[in-house]
Order: sequence, then structure tokens, then C-alpha cells
Amino acid sequence: MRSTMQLSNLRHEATNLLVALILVMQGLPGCLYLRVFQNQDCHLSLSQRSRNLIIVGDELTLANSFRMLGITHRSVQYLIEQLPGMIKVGDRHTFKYSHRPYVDPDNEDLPAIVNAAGCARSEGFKGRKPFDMFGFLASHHREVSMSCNLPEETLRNQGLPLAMRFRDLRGNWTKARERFVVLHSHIHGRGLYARCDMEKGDIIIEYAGELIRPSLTDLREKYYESRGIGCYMFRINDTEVIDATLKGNAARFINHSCEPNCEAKTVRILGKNHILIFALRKIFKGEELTYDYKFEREEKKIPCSCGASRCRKYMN
Ligand SMILES: C[S@@+](CC[C@H](N)C(=O)[O-])C[C@H]1O[C@@H](n2cnc3c(N)ncnc32)[C@H](O)[C@@H]1O
Repeated sequence: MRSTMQLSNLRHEATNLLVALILVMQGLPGCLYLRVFQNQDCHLSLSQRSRNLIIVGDELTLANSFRMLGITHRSVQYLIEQLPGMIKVGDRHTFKYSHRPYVDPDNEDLPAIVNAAGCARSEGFKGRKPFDMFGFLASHHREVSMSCNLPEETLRNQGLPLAMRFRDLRGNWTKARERFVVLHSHIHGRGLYARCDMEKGDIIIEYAGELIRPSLTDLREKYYESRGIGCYMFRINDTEVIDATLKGNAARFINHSCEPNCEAKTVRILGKNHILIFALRKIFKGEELTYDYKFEREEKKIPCSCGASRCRKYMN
């Protein structure tokens, strides 16, 4: 019992030692040859010159040595395969973790290791797009019903004072949100689409979010950028900004158009400013909802892709 434990401890130590040696070898470009193990019957060397793990010895000795040294351990095999230039491990080993093609090391025409950036770590990984937490909304595979089961007159309360209409919208939000849906947009990324006809003057949605001071916007923008999160903010005036990034609703996905079918208005209700989106004309089911962002003119232009016949070409 004791000797079995001692043996397994020894094996564990040997594996650790080997891992450490390989890691050192990986970190030292000048380290071209390392004799890891040697006894009368066999030796085991790692060579970067011949790009080979050299194993010499008879089968039985090797099998025992391999086990003793932890060569059969997955993490050791992984590390050995990752050694710079390593193209062969013994005679019978097939690469499991790095998928390198086998090339005969005796052949002088060894292929050059192609690496455009000179360093694999600095190469762009083309398989993955930057993180976008709302990316799924633009997916063509998302199944969304365009039918809206609300009775025609729901939330059509244009005769009432604005404060009451706003209260109605908030109170009936579960119903109100059935009237539109976020889908992939031809203008940009995602957009908001009508699921039922809407009349001119209807309140469509509130641009909801967290009310913050403008001095916080830069800080938050940097934070969102560092996390790869798209930033959604609406400036109400010089002292108030709505940050819809983490606490907003579907209004944040409304795109800009130079010929919009909606408009964004600041309304003051019970002493608080709110941004409401109103229909500028009759909107038909299936239309993308848009408003004019009315960005200030700047030298650094943002191209507009609204596609309207009277598009101003730039959003600012
Ligand atoms: C409030 S977001 C609109 C939602 C956005 N489409 C999305 O998927 O996240 C505003 C951003 O959308 C883009 N955008 C909106 N309307 C656009 C337009 N007409 N042309 C080009 N980009 C537009 C701009 O990058 C703008 O900063």
C-alpha cells in the first residue's frame, strides 16, 4: 500500500518536473535541445533543432518510463505538441491537440511556419465578431410573429391630456410593447418595426433608461467600450442624458432617417423630463420606425444609410 502511494507521488513529481521543463523550453528560444531522461536502456530528449521528441529504447522500458515521467499525461502531451517547431513526437504519436500535418524531419525542405503577424498571439481571430449583447435580435434565424392581437383602439387616446396618455402607456406597457418588434434592419444593425398600423400622433414608445448627468457620459462610454458593449444614450438637454444601454427598452434600437415616420419629443410630465416617440404620419404594419436624430453638424461626418430619396448623406 505504502509503496503504491510512494510510486504515485513519485509519478506526480516527475510529471510536474516535466511540465516545468517544457514550459522553460517554450520560453527560451535558444534552448534547442534538452535531455529529459536517460538510463542505460533508453533516453528521452526534446529537440527543437530536429523538431522532434526523440525517444530511444525498447518498448517495455519506454512504456514504463513514459508512465513514470508522466509522458502519457494529457497536459504533458499538449505542452509537448505546442513546443515551437515541434512536428514529430516519437514514431507512433499522432498530434491530438495542435492538428499539425506530419512532415518528415529528415526532409530538408521543411515548410516555413507561416505566421503573418510574426506572433500567433497578436494575430486577429477571424472566427468571432466583437461581443454584442443584442446581436441575437438581428439574427435571421429568430422566429418572430408579425401579428399583433391588440384591439384596434388600444392606446389610441389622442383626445386626452399628454400626462394621461403617458400614464396609460406606462400602465399598459405589456400591451403597448406588442405593437412593435426589434428585427434586423437594412439601415443599420437592428431596428424597430411596427406590428400593427399606427395613426399620426400616437405615442409609440418612451425612450426609457437611466437619467444621468452629462459629465458621466464619457466615463460610461469608456466603460461600455472596454467591455465591448454598444452604447445607447439620448441627450435631453445640457444637464440630462438618458442612458439606455443597460436599463433601456426597445426604443434604443430606433434608427435615424432623413425622412422619418416618427419624431422624438421631450415632454415634461409631473416635473420630470421624458423622451417620447410620436408617429409623424400613419404608419403601416411592417414599416421600420425611424426618427431624425437631429445630430449637430460636425466636421467628422457620420455617413447615413437611411436610403430615403432625400437623404442628407450624413447623420451630422
Ligand atoms: C440608437 S442606435 C440604433 C440601433 C442600432 N441600429 C443598433 O443595432 O444598435 C444608433 C446607432 O445606429 C446607427 N445608425 C442609426 N441610424 C443610422 C443611419 N441612418 N445610418 C447609419 N447608421 C445609423 C449609428 O451607428 C448610430 O450611432
